[in-house]
Amino acid sequence: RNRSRLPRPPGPKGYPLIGNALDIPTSRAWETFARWGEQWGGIMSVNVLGQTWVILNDLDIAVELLDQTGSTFADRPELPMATLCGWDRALSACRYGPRFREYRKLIGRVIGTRGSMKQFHPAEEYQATMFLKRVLANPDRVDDATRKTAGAMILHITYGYKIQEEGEDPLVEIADKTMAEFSDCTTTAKYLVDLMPFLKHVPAWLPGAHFKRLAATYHKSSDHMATVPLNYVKEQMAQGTAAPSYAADLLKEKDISPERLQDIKWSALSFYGAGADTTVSVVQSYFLATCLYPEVQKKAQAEVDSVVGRDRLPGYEDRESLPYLEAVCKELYRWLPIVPLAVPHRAMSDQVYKNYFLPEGTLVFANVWKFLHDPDVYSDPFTFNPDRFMGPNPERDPTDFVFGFGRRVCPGTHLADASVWINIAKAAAALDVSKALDETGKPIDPIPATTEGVIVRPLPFKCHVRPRHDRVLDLVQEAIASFD
Ligand code: HEM
Repeated sequence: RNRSRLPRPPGPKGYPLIGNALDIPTSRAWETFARWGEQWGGIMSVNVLGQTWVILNDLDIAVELLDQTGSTFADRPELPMATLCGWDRALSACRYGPRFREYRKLIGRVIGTRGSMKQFHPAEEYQATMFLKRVLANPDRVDDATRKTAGAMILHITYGYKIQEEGEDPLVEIADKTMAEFSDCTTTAKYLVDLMPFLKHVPAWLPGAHFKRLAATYHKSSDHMATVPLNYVKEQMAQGTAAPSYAADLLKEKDISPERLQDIKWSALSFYGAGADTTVSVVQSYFLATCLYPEVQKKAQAEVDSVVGRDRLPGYEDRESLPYLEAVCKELYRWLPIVPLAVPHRAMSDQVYKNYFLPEGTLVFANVWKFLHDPDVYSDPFTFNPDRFMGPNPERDPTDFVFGFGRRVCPGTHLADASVWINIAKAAAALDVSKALDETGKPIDPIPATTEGVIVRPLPFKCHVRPRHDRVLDLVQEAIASFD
C-alpha cells in the first residue's frame, strides 16, 4: 500500500476517467512522445483509460528498466480480439509464460547466433540474387521486388519453401491475407472487445457480436497459415527432399509430442509476420537513401569494386572486408527506424523505479526513434551519413537497441542482419539508383518519411534503377544457375 502512494512518473494532466486518452497522437506518436520528453524527462507517464503508459525517452533508462530486470517487464499487453483470432499463439503477441519461453528456446537454438545463421547463407544468397533479377526485370517496381524478396526469404528460411516466380504464389497469397487479418484484429481500439474485454464471453449469435463471428473466420485463417507450410516441410522430409530450414531442423527430433509440434508450428509462423515486414523496410530505405545521397552509393560501390571486383557479386565471405557497407547498414537502421516505438512491454507486477510507482499492467514504450535522433548522441541526426560509424570514434551502434530490449528482444536479429546485409551488398554491387525524373525531365526529390504503425516503411517513392555495368545481367544469371 505504501508503494502505491508513490507518484507515477511525471506527465501531462489528464481528464477524469479517460485520463490522457485524447492526448495520444494518432500519427507519428514517437515525435510527440519525444517532445513530451523535453518537458517531462527521460521517463514520463500518461494515463490512458485507467492504464499507465510509461514512455522512455532516455536510452540508459530503457536499458536499465527493460534489459536489466529479468522477466519483470517481459509481458505483452492483453489483446482480446487478437486472442479470439488465435494470434496469442504467435510469439509477438504471446503473454510471458512457459509457452513464450519454449518458443524463444526453439528459435534461439536454430537462428540464435551469427554462427547458426551460416547454414542459411545459401538461401540468403539465392534470394538476394533473385532480388536483383526481380528489380532488373521491372526497375520501376522496386517496392514490389523488395516486398516479394522479403517474404520469399522468410519462407525459404522458415520452411525451405521457394516461392514461384510467375503469377501469385499460393503460400504468399495465404500469408498476405492472414497478415492483413492480423493487422486488422490488432488495430488499436477498432473492436469494442479490446476496450471491454468481458465482451469476449458473449455468444457469437447475439446481434452486435459480429466481432465474434469475424474472429472465428480469422481463427481458421491463422490455423491454415500455420498448418499448410508445416505440412509442406513434413512432406519434403518424408520424400528426403527437404531444404535446410527452421522447421525442418526442429522436426528432425525424435518422438515429437503434440505440444512440441504446436510450439514448432507457431514459433515458425511468428517469423513471417515479424520478419517479412521488417527487412523489406530497411531495404527500401536503402533505395531512398541512395536517391537522396548519391555520394554514399558511390563510396559503397567503390569499396565493393576494390574488394570484390566486377567479375562476381559480393557474398558473406567479403563481409569483413567491407566496413563502409557495414556502416551503411547501421545508418539504414538509424536513419528511418522501422519499429520506432519498439513493441510495448507490460509490467508483470507492481514495481518501483527511481521512486516512481509502476503498477502491474503498466505498458512501457521505448522511444527508439528518439534514441536514434538524439543530437547529443548522433551529430546532425536527420542526415544519412554512414561515416558516423567509421574511424576510431564511431557513434553509438544502433543495432545495440533497434531490435528491442530484455527478454523480448527480437529473436530474429541475426536473421535480419544477414538478410539486410546481403541484399544491400548485392544491390550496391549491381545497381545504380538515382532519382526518377518527372515529365519535364526534372529529378523528383523523394521525401524521407515513413508510414504509420508499429512497423513502418518509407512512404512510396519513385526511383530510377539500372544495371551498374554491362556484365551485371550475366553475373545474376550465372549466380542463379549455380544454385540449381
Ligand atoms: C530489420 C529487421 C528487424 C528489426 C529492426 C526488428 C525489430 C524488432 C523489435 C524492436 C521487436 C520488439 C522487441 C521488444 O519488444 O523489445 C521485435 C520482435 C520480434 N521480432 Fe524482430 N526485427 C527485425 C527482423 C526480424 C526478423 C527477420 C524476424 C524473423 C524471425 C523477427 C522476429 C521477431 C519476433 C518473433 C518478435 C517478437 C518477439 C517477442 O515478442 O518475444 N524480426 N523485432
